Amino acid sequence: MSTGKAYKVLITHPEVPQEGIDLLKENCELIQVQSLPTNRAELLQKIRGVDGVLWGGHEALNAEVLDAAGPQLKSISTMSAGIDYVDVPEVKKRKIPLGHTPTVLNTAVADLAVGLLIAAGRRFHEGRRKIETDNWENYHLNWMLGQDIRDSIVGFYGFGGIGQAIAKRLSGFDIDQVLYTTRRRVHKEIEQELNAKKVDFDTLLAQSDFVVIASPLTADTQGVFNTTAFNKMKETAVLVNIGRGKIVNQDDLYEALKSNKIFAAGLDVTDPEPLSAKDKLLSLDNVVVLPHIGSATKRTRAEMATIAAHNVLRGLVGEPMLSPAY
Ligand SMILES: O=C(O)C(=O)CO
Repeated sequence: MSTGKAYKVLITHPEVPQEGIDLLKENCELIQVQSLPTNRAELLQKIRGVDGVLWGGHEALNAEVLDAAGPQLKSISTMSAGIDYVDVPEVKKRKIPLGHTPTVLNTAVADLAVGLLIAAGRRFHEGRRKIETDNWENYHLNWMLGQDIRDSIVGFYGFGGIGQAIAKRLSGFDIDQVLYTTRRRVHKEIEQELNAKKVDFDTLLAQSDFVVIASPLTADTQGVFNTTAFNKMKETAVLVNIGRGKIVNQDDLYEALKSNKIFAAGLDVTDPEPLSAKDKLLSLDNVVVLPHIGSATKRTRAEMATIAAHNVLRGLVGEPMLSPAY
């Protein structure tokens, strides 16, 4: 039976915020994947013959999916900033517009990054463990001493919107200097506003008191934070990762933290995700690990769904997406 609606759109996740769904349903017949975690067979079956897709999770979006959809597919948007789970060359090859949702999550992720930086630098996790194990020994004057943010050098590996939003927040903490390593220099005005200087990777590692990974995962960034890198960092340095887990060699990080080669780490992303409850990283006092909740606020997720829906709608009618991924 025809619904009279011009397009068929698949929503690949049962929990996509209503704001996105309401936008789509005005002009589109909607089909939604109901399984959670996603049942690949359901996804592959429901995607057949659709015109557009709002890709709600981090499930692999690859040739298998595109083949299952069929040649009429003309618009896809993820509901994420990072698109490392998308086979972009495959999508490009088929000339299907692909959108994603950067920018809108910058502030939520930046807030969390500042939280991690403080939590790791000031030993929140270890402190909690001290209480739980009846080791609250604050009669020592040098007990649980952490790292000051005041007058520190904060180095960013990746300095796009999220990195810049973190630096902006940290300017209220009286930091001394921002360093950043990226392929391209950011605008001079941004450098001036954030007191930021582009440096090479080795300088970033050697000079930073806090190193924040805020870059996407690519073939170039995968595994760059390894033993060689950790050996170049200060022993007082704190590493924060809100990018992707695979940018860090996690075995090497474990060794660096265990042997106090670096002071601490705060991670919102790990390799793999979810991290096993038995993972050796969790046995350490000097690492704060969160379950990838950078964009997890009600408002941010609603805005991500809204932008993803607009991307899909624009792709369907051949207009440029609000935030194209390529
Ligand atoms: O949207 C993304 O890519 C995120 O990882 C948000 O934390």
